[in-house]
Amino acid sequence: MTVTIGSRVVGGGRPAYVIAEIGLNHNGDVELAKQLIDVAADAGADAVKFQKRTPEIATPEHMRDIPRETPWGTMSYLDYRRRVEFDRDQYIEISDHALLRGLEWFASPWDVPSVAFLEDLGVVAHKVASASLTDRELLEALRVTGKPVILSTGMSTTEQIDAAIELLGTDRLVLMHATSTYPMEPDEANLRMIPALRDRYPGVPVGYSGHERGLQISIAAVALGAVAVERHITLDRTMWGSDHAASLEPAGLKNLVRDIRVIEAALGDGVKRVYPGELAPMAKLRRVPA
Ligand SMILES: C=C(OP(=O)(O)O)C(=O)O
Repeated sequence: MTVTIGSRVVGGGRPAYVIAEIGLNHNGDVELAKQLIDVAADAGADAVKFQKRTPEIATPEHMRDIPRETPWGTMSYLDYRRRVEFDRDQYIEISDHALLRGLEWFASPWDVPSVAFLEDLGVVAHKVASASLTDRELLEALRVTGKPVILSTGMSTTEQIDAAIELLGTDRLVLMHATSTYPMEPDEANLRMIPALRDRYPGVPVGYSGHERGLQISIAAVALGAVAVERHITLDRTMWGSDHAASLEPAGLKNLVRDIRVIEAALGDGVKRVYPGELAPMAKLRRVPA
């Protein structure tokens, strides 16, 4: 089965859909967000992704008053969350820039009002963060949009994934295997979950959302059939903010897209053939012709 996201078709043997997750790595700065969009476009990614929250709703109660050191001084976790959100005009500027650079854009809404906010901006799809997989109210709001939904499965049990899919339906659904550790260690990747999810939910395209250091694990995910790959991006892994360290810098993203395309070309179709380039070596090396 395929899912159409904007002008791209995901699944069904198509090239892996590469999502450059800007998330909160813009640190609340539109110019930085635009630079990250440029990084994604220059690398050949298909889409950029953001995270949209209504901080007063999406921030867990027990986290709100915890003090946080930020580049803007010490503030509560809730105020920090407010500080890094973009408003509608800022998103319009970001959307214009993404479209100008030939990229799709969308976001993970972390609460119901954020769904309406993103719908109003005409996003091509919605992403469900692993943390939101059990948020039935959010999933219901996403279902009624009729938009493609990309559902991440980190920090979730099989039963929880079953329940989320039951609610969302499988039309226009892309599942993402994920492990929600930052950075993720290789022995937590469990990439064999990619074929396992494909077997459990027949017809649903399965991709991979990665939080590891480096490229190998994401590339292996494509070799195992991931139809989409999402990775966080940053200008500099040492920047302030929680996701920068587990993100790819510009050269890393470029190499990732390059290597994914090489792997896709190399996977072939599983039909045995003798390539024209093998004829000369065969003539030279094979002692017993058929
Ligand atoms: C945290 C997110 O996703 P994931 O669970 O795939 O990392 C997100 O999309 O906001």
